[in-house]
Amino acid sequence: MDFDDDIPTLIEHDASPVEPLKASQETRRVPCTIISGFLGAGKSTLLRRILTERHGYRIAVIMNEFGDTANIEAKAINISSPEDPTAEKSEEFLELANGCLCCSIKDAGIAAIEKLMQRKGAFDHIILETTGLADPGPIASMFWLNEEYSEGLSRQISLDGVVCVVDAVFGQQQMEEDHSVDGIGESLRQIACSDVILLNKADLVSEDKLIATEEMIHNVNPSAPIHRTVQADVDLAHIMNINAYTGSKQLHDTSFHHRHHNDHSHDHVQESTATHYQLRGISSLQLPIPSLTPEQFTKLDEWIRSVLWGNELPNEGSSGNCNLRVLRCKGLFVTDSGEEFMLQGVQNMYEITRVEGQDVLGIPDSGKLVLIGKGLDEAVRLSLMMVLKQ
Ligand SMILES: Nc1nc2c(ncn2[C@@H]2O[C@H](COP(=O)(O)OP(=O)(O)OP(=O)(O)O)[C@@H](O)[C@H]2O)c(=O)[nH]1
Repeated sequence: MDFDDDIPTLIEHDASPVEPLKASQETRRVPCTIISGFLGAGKSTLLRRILTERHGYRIAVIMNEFGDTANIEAKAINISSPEDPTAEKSEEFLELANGCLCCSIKDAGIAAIEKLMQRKGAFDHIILETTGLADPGPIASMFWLNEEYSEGLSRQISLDGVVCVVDAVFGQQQMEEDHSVDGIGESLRQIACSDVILLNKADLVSEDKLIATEEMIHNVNPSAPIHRTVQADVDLAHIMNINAYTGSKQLHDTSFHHRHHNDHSHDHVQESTATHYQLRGISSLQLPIPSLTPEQFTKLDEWIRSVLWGNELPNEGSSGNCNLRVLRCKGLFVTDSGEEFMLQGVQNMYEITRVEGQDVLGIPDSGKLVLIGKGLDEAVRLSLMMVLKQ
């Protein structure tokens, strides 16, 4: 696509002082979506779509790293001011005709985002692009920190979800040939940490190729829905307000044993026992969790803590699996007393919360756990089974 086509209409940002927030706005957290993606997969195309289409949302798009692509990115969405075509300023706000706010932040620091937060009454959603970040995990966990630990940022925004744009032409190859950083390749980290995947450039490949790429993505991250797109044309409802970290809906919706597509359903029913798949050091482990007694629940919590915090299995002794490392985990647990709990974890942080109120969508008979990371071998499954049997 030629970036000079279809340049969005810009309105210079009014630098007048920020209005004091109204009481109702003070309590509302602004959901934040992190966009990651493979090189050239279509992230800018997606952002331009968001910044130019009349979708009715007021979205603040934060470009958190310009790097070498500064000029291209700036041209693509036209955020450089004429006086500053090299985007040397550390930050710049421009309001677009559709009500969105585009914010270029050269330094992706929290301070700059917090400054943007001062305007939170003015928009509904934040989209943070992470071009150049190999791994969206650390930034995702930064947004997701427990409220008790957070001062400014986390109190004002909540992490809604992580979206990864995958190139349908090269995605499979990129995953297979992924060069390894700390034992896990970049593209696979991105897949592992995602809550939604856009398989973009679907117009350029055959159905078989799409299915093969979807299969590979699904095997690495069985809990993220995959949406095929052309020119990143996706219904924003699939990537915004998904409550991937706070709601149980996505966990309920996700059958870990089925491929999960939007318009292209090719469900491959797999066995309902644990499944394991490995690609260049990264794997996912899916485990059914029976209805739990209070003792089992405590033991499960201890087990998760040991795995996520200590990178070790509690019952493995000194000859353990020193490669164990979980990048992302999710789970739904049910108790014998009829309660439902949700597990969310990013890197070594995790949270188990009771599902209540509107989130209760019918308590299932049994729960499920999915771990995505490194060293998730058979010993991990056996260890958990042993803990739950006791
Ligand atoms: N045929 C086709 N081309 C696409 C599609 N989506 C994006 N492109 C083109 O692919 C090229 C790369 O798209 P970008 O949106 O710049 O990708 P990006 O992920 O931002 O790229 P980097 O920031 O360099 O990693 C551009 O020329 C787009 O016009 C699509 O669905 N189909």
